[in-house]
Amino acid sequence: LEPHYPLYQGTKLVTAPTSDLMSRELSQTAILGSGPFQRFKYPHREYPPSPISHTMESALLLTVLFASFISLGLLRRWARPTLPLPPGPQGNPIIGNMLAMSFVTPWKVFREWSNVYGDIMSLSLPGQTIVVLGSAKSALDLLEKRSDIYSDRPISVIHKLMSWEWNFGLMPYGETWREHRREFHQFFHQRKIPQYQPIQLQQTRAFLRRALDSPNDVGQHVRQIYAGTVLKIIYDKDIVDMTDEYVICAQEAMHGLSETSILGAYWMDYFPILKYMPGWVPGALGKKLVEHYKPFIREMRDKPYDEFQQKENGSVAASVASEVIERLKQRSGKSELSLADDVLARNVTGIAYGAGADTTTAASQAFLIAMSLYPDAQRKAQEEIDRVVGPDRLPEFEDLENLHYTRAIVLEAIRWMVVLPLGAYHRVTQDDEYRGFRIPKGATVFSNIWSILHNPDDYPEPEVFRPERFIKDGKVDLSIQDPSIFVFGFGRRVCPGRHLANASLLIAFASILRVFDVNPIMSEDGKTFDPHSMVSAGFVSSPEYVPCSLTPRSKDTQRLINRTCA
Ligand code: HEM
Repeated sequence: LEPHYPLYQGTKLVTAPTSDLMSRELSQTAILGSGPFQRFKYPHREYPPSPISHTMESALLLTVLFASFISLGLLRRWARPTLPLPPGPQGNPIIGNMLAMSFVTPWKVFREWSNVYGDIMSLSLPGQTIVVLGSAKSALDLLEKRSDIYSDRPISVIHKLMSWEWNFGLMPYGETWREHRREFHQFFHQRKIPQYQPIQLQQTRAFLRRALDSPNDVGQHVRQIYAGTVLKIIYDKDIVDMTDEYVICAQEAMHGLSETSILGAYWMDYFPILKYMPGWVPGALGKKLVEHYKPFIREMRDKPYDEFQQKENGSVAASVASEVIERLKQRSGKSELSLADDVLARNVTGIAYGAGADTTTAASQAFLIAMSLYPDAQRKAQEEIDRVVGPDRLPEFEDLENLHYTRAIVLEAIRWMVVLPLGAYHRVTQDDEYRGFRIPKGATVFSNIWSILHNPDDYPEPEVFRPERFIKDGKVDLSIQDPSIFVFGFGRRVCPGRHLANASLLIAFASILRVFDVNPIMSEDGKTFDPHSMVSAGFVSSPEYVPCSLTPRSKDTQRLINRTCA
């Protein structure tokens, strides 16, 4: 062996070959040396000393195994034909489906496309793949069950320019978002909510008073319930009416967010070069909006927080702002907030109005319209409330669990006129595969919540407001698909304000129906308005007009308001 295998020069073979088989084994041993293969195969043998240490040998073996494993994986992947994207309407090779996007009620257009292409469909916009989930199953399978990879948000150029980066609802998935969400959750988890009941009751009753004194413009009066509730909870701030300086600023900022969140509406999001063009250049319209809305967006976060801090030097009632500041000071062990903690406190408090007021208002406006158009449902709820609450008082939180029909009305209201019909956009952070389709890393994925909640298989005659669909044997029955699983979004991004929203809606609806009749305001030609043709497009969809009036149900209920509502 010596001349051919110099590695083993000088090695003495101590066992003489006694058979052909033995000699073959020995020569293999000599060729392969005393490597782990041989030692595993013939552990009883004696082997020549190895020129490399055993540790190195094992490391080498592991590396070889690992490399083969990886290359096999890669080979399999290359060998496999690339999975197709989910089907969808044919787009232009450069701008994709941009021109086909609808800005009025896109959820209806997506529903029509889903009827053709299926409940998982893809669209393309320049540089972006969009995946639309049109069924409850696909939405829950991806956004809920795989939320570890579906919880990012797409980055919008226009939102960045508007300085929305402080809004954690738009932040990319990651540690900064997690820190904000954790802090926010401290104040809005289910067990914390009862603490806000006195504020919710007070704001609801103030509404009853306003509606009695000036019955016009119920839509705005309703908005004040939720604006007032959020501002009181967060900053211990009272507002007199909707002309409050902060409210106007925050409304404007939120209007800007809603308007600029329409998919495919602003070319700047797809051709960022346009941000360097003047606003009058076609396609750079977004820039004009940025210039208009930007000042309101910072102010929305900072104004009430700064005012609160000045107030804090005096005495303030407990509020989220005071608790957040205290928590962060304790966490750092310092008497002053660090710059980073100050930003965190501002961001966490600043988002609540934006996320909470418009959404709950829209749901309540839907309720008023529904009550005016479906008097039977209204009467049934009033009978139940009269029975449970009695003639001498207004509803309290303790009554709510016995108000089954009224609870069904809340469910039906959020289903019937969906507040965020397309939810919020999620972004997938790694390549994924679903039902044989490829969902590429970075794709924007969202569900058509409106379509899910207007699926006639789950909700027969979906355009009809019918709370009975959630009632069985006189109790709320959620065996029929619970709409709140969808309207509050999905997975790790699910709405953290949902418990507050539910409680606010329920006490408000019960209180309104206890004392008022809700009547439709007819159009000039004596007809009722079509509720579905008068919703605004945008991120939040709300009735543009609330054609309803409130009249006290009786002299007694009028006296009840006078007696109980400040
Ligand atoms: C009827 C009322 C409401 C509806 C329909 C609603 C719906 C939603 C939806 C669909 C999302 C997006 C979830 C997703 O990404 O899948 C969301 C996010 C959010 N909501 Fe609500 N919401 C309501 C009320 C509130 C209230 C009262 C608050 C605060 C007090 C609030 C705070 C938030 C925040 C902070 C986020 C962002 C969460 C994140 O990105 O991690 N919402 N909401």
